Amino acid sequence: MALPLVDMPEENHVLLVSFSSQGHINPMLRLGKRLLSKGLHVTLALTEVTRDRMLKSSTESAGASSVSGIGVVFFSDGLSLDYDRKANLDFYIETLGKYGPVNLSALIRDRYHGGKKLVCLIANPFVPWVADVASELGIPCALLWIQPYAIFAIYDSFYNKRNRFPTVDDPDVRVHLPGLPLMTTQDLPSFVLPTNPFNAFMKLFSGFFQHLEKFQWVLGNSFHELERDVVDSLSELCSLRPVGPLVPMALLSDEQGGQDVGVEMWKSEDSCIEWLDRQAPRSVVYVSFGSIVVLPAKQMESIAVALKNTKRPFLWVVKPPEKPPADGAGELPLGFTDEVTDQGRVVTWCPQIKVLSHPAIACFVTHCGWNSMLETICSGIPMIAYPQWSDQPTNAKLITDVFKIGLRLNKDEGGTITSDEIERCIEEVMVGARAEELRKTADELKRAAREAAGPGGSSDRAIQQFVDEVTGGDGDDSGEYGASKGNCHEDQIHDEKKVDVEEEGGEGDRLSLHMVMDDATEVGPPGRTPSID
Ligand SMILES: O=c1ccn([C@@H]2O[C@H](COP(=O)(O)OP(=O)(O)O)[C@@H](O)[C@H]2O)c(=O)[nH]1
Ligand SMILES: O=C(O)c1ccc(O[C@@H]2O[C@H](CO)[C@@H](O)[C@H](O)[C@H]2O)cc1
Repeated sequence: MALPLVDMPEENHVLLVSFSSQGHINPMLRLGKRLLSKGLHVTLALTEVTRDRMLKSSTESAGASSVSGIGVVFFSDGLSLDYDRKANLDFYIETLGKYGPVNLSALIRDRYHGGKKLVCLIANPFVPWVADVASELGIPCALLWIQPYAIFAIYDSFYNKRNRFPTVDDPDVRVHLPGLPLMTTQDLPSFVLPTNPFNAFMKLFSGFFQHLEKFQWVLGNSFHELERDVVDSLSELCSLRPVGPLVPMALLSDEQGGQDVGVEMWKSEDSCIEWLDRQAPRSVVYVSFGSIVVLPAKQMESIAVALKNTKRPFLWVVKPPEKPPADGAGELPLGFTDEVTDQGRVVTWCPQIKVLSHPAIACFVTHCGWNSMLETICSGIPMIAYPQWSDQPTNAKLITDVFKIGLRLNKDEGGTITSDEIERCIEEVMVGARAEELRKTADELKRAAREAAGPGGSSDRAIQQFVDEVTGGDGDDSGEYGASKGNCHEDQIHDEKKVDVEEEGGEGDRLSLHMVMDDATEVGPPGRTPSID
């Protein structure tokens, strides 16, 4: 049975497809907004479990099939809504890779006349199979890379065996890639190390990097001035379009009233802003490890001791794990909050955008998730890197050696980050000549980020170039990042294969997406402890 066309197929319509986590959806939504402003019609396809999570946690009850002008549609990832995806990440990614393509393809055939009305699909890196759906339907496909291009360069080298990487037998191999500093094991993404426990990610990325030709463009949540050398070094490999930073508008301009789009999955404790209002300018240490990392009890203890010893005000986000582990991971030392009531605040989730733009914040002890890093760069705040998994170790290297806007916590001989080390770094980033230098560089980078995203800036031009290419518009074909390599769609044949799938959409496609208007309280899915370190 044909479904009603909720999104009327319009000329120049792009379909964005994102993995279900907040840190993945929000950059997509912001890209969508920028594409809308350039005259495209935009729809975002998410898995049904995303809708379910957002409905359950939403503070707003109004259902919506669009957010800020972006249509939203859903397809099934093949698992029941109550399946515990977090506890079975590998199985989840594999199942999504099996059923996602079939269900997405059916959705496109039903809603977009077999895909003929779509000018492009844009996929996120955790759903690279979208390129196969695009190919099957004869639609060009772009990727939105949501980590630094440095990670893209490392994965490309690793999966295509361009360099030697650490192995079980040779764990200390160092890696030198064009445009990047020399990297030791502690600087590489955890997925390329022999200790990586997440096999599904390995498979996902290896298939993807060995078939980059499936993507005609690689849009990136980064900006040219931030990663110039590595972007230039990759320009022969594929058509890069750095279009970031895809952060809330509130971080890109001092003017009030800019709108933002974002999904909310947790409620933040906004009272911490009133507490920040009472603190002196540049006095507060902000500590957060994002939506997914859960620190071992010993590391929680070190941070607690260090914060207490600095005697400086602090705001610490301690997000309770969804299923508390038996070993006390993620828990504060007993009695800690009572001991520090006059010194700091501990919250389960905060409005991070408001926090980072608050004048009281002095520095950020961060897990180095890329969204947090971009938000911090746009706020001009120096960082103390405490990376855990995935891209975070490399992001920490970028902070210290490339962007030069922060310090990294060093492990002692036993592999532990001690409270003394945390205290030392906090002092160094807050007082003295080094602190001055870091603040100055952070401020310069903040200005560069705003310029890149602003009208006529490098990212704005890259988006325009992409839009011109996708619509066959009259843009200059030899844009500054080179014309698209045209490697994905030109020789594809529109092939209408029959697929047998469960029906998608219909009346159920009503989503309570919270549109964040300049308040940017954006929260993510319930956390999980990845096996790290
Ligand atoms: O208390 C918090 C902690 C984090 N965040 C947001 O959660 C996202 C975290 O994404 P990131 O890529 O930094 O890390 P992940 O959680 O995906 O590991 C960022 O946009 C933060 O602004 C937030 O709103 N409140
Ligand atoms: O909810 C999940 O399944 C989930 C959430 C976050 C994940 O990875 C994070 O992604 C960020 C953007 O790519 C990255 O910068 C951060 O370091 C990661 O923790 C993965 C799964």
